[in-house]
Amino acid sequence: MQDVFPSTPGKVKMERNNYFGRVSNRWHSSGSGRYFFWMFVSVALMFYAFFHISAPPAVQTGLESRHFGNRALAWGGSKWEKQVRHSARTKRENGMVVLVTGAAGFVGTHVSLALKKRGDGVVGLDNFNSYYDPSLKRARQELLEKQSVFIVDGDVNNSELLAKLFSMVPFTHVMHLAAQAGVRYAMQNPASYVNSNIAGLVTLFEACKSANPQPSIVWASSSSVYGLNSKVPFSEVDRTDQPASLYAATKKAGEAIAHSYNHIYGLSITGLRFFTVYGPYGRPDMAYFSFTKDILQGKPINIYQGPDQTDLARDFTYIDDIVKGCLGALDTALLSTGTGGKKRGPAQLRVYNLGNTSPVTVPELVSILEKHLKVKAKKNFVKMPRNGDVPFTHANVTLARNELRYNPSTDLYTGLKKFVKWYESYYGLTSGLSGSRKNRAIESS
Ligand SMILES: O=C(O)[C@H]1O[C@H](OP(=O)(O)OP(=O)(O)OC[C@H]2O[C@@H](n3ccc(=O)[nH]c3=O)[C@H](O)[C@@H]2O)[C@H](O)[C@@H](O)[C@H]1O
Repeated sequence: MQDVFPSTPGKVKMERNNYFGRVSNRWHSSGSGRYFFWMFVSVALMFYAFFHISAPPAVQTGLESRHFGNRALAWGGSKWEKQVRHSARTKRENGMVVLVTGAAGFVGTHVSLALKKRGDGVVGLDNFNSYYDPSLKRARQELLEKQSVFIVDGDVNNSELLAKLFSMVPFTHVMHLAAQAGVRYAMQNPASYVNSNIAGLVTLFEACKSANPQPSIVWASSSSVYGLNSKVPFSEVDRTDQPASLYAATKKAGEAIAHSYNHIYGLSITGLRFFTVYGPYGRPDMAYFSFTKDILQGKPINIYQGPDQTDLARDFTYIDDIVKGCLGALDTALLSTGTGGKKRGPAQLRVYNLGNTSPVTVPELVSILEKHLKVKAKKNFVKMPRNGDVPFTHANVTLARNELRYNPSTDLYTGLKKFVKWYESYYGLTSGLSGSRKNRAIESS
């Protein structure tokens, strides 16, 4: 392993950002012990992923149908190739050609739409898993299809598929958003986090490192990496070696893995630490979404509280702001430097917080929802379960402001208003205690 993943403890990397001409110290050497710890965690998790729970290899059963895991996924064949190539076409001079993984996911859909709108070529990739209602993912896919964005039905762990895509399309960028999300679900299904967030990330980096040209990569890390850090607001140089959940640990390990691929292969990699992203077409497993459903159906909601009945708080960040941050990261990403799997020179390695900078407590979130829904919630205040939650998050976004021109501008009241409007039109509900269901089934999660 030493040969494959040489560690660079305590390395201080100075990165130059050519877009705004700034130099910033992005990886501080605040403790080589911590660095060694994270390199160790990531290597251990990678071993675990590859030798214990890696998904079954793709089996070719014919051009149009291949199996991955226990799901039949359709890819290959001349019609499919035509769709991929058509979707990858740019409509502006020097447009990017972006592979968006997790394109049928919440953030993936919005980023894909924004890229397509400005004339970039976009090819999506998604395995449409059933972590939450897949019909919502299919609805997002419909949205994308209307804008001529094609989503390949496939898994990021499928190296054969990735190699095929890179052989067909010279992707300039990869926006890697495919992941197992959710902080608390990690206790129920830990293997899915290692499979998607560790093995999937490595499979993707392997494909990118071998691609010619190598793309620049922007990927989703998470605010959860700050874990039990109590220094606020969280800034990129703060401690991230106290994860409170396996989800957080896999994201932090992903950052260490990114460092190693950057170091060895010259991949240009930018990690974005998203802070509790919400908005239209959002994730039904998140509190603002499930609270909305339950409030409308007259069901009680559980509001978690910390020690001494303190309120929990989150730096809730609206999707449109996040999309701008993602595009800013893609636009300022420098080229990868490797070819044929060999590094030719130092490459860019960055990490940014993308938050809103103004935390709101969970009871306040609920009271905003009550106003927009015009329904009183039935609230149970319960002790925060010991399942990976952290008491609060609060982003310092100075770095992203300076280097990505990231400027979050949507407060929670305004953002939730837009979410509720979408929710009511999507599910065909009218406000009211029971909420009448008109158009779509609401999953019973
Ligand atoms: O920024 C991140 O990195 C993560 O953000 C999101 O995680 P969280 O910030 O935990 O969001 P979310 O579940 O909506 O809970 C919000 C609040 O409601 C509280 N909460 C939750 C459920 C409940 O029943 N009651 C309750 O009080 C709960 O205790 C919390 O205080 C993403 O899901 C995750 O994938 C990751 O991206």
